[in-house]
Amino acid sequence: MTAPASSEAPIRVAVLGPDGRMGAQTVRAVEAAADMELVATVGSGDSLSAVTDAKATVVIDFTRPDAVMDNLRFAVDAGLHAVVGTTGFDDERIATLSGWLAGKPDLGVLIAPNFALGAVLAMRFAQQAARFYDAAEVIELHHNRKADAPSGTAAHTARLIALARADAGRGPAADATTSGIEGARGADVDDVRVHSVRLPGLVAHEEILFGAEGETLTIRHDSLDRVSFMPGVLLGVRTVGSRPGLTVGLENVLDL
Ligand SMILES: NC(=O)C1=CN([C@@H]2O[C@H](COP(=O)(O)OP(=O)(O)OC[C@H]3O[C@@H](n4cnc5c(N)ncnc54)[C@H](O)[C@@H]3O)[C@@H](O)[C@H]2O)C=CC1
Ligand SMILES: O=C(O)C1=N[C@H](C(=O)O)C[C@H](O)C1
Repeated sequence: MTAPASSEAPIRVAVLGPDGRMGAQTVRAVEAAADMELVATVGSGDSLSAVTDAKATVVIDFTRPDAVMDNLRFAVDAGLHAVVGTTGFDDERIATLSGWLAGKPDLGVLIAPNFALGAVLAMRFAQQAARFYDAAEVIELHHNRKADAPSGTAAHTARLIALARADAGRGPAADATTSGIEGARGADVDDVRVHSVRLPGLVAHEEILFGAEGETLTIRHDSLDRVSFMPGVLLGVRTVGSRPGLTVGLENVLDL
């Protein structure tokens, strides 16, 4: 995921959410990338016109689930490619975005629930394992300043597991629970249980647990520092312009 040696002009990048945990890390990564130029940043309350004024060609969004759709509407209308790490994308949002992009055949948008290589591999391994096991559950563990639960990564993982189970003709996993405290079995994402832990000290972690008669399999990924997301973000910026339409998941860019 290193920059290609090139005499081409640098990619003109704008970062939305530069004062946040991910935005600040992304600003540093873009500034350090020889093939990119950071031409604008837009924080909360700032006008998005700074992006077009600065002639950015790619925007990176690390804002909030309640802000990202307005940002994308602006980017698509302005003809800007977008690399999106912000969470909150359900089927309805994906359909809305696809509709916006339908009239813009040259425009690329990449939405990645997780930009860390190991997280993407963990999801792919989980997808491979899913058809062999009777049951699967996901535990995601994050810092306690995270706004949303479950994590976008965990929701994406659960959906991939559900699709793999359906392809293998497996229905919902058997579960004898009939009583107890509401929420104790976690959230139901496409019939896969997802459990969210929030603790100071954590960054971003996920365990995917599989069970069958007499054995379990656990796949775990840990992001210990937000630098882990940066190679994936920069890869997204480098490739989004040559991938027209909507791409969901870095696994498609990595060709896993
Ligand atoms: N895809 C991935 O690999 C990763 C995704 N994330 C996701 O990225 C998002 C941001 O995470 P953090 O940086 O931890 O959150 P944060 O709360 O630290 O930062 C969000 C920033 O966005 C700003 N903001 C809010 N509305 C805005 C708007 N309309 N325009 C511009 N800026 C706006 C806020 O002021 C804040 O500075 C979350 O959805 C999180 O789940 C986080 C880590 C990795
Ligand atoms: O908010 C975070 O921190 C993270 N958000 C993303 C998610 O919700 O999956 C990616 C990673 O887990 C870190």
